[in-house]
Amino acid sequence: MIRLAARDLAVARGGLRAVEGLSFDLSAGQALVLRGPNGIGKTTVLRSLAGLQPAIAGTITAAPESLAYAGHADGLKSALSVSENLHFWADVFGGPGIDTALDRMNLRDLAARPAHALSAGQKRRLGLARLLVTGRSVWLLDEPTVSLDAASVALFAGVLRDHLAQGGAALIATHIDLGLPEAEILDLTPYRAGPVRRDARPAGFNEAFA
Ligand SMILES: Nc1ncnc2c1ncn2[C@@H]1O[C@H](COP(=O)(O)OP(=O)(O)OP(=O)(O)O)[C@@H](O)[C@H]1O
Repeated sequence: MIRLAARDLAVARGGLRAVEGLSFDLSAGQALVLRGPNGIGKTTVLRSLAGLQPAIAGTITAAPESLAYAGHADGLKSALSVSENLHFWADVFGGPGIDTALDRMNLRDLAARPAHALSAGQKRRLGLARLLVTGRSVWLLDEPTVSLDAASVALFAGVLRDHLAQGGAALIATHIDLGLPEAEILDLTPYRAGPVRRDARPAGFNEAFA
């Protein structure tokens, strides 16, 4: 079962085409690792798939409300505690309760601590725990392991593996080995856009408000 399909996708950032002609299928149970040198457009592809900015060309097919995006920013409410943050997102997404997320991302002992008083790695664990309360099947992950120590990387790899085993899917931009040997690689290098094109910015789109 295909959970996310892209066909002949072209994406742009800052008015410049980054990637074009990208097609792939992401199936239930599959993890795809986006690779390519800095600046090639991994973040831009993920943002476009997540609907945070429009694609320049091509089609994206996914079930409604199946996508969950975790970008560089953790999106935390700093004054709220760890559990309040998770409750907030569980309410927004209407997903499962927060207990599994607290336990799986090793946040139980930090549940009452305000997000602003977490370390960088703890904040990242909370940002990733958010995925578990969305109840969404396709995870779009941009450098999910930044700030994580080796134990937390392994913890998250386990969470990802279980998500895949339950029929989920993940597209992950990462420069490190996640310890998921079953993950396939999607290298963006062959899809680097050519010379600047005049249609790189959609009419009426202002990135400042994306
Ligand atoms: N906020 C921005 N405004 C304008 N251009 C940007 C912005 N962010 C990124 N770019 C440019 O868009 C292109 C694609 O960047 P993107 O962040 O998608 O690459 P990436 O493959 O994720 O890079 P990295 O591996 O460094 O995270 C790059 O040429 C970059 O310079």
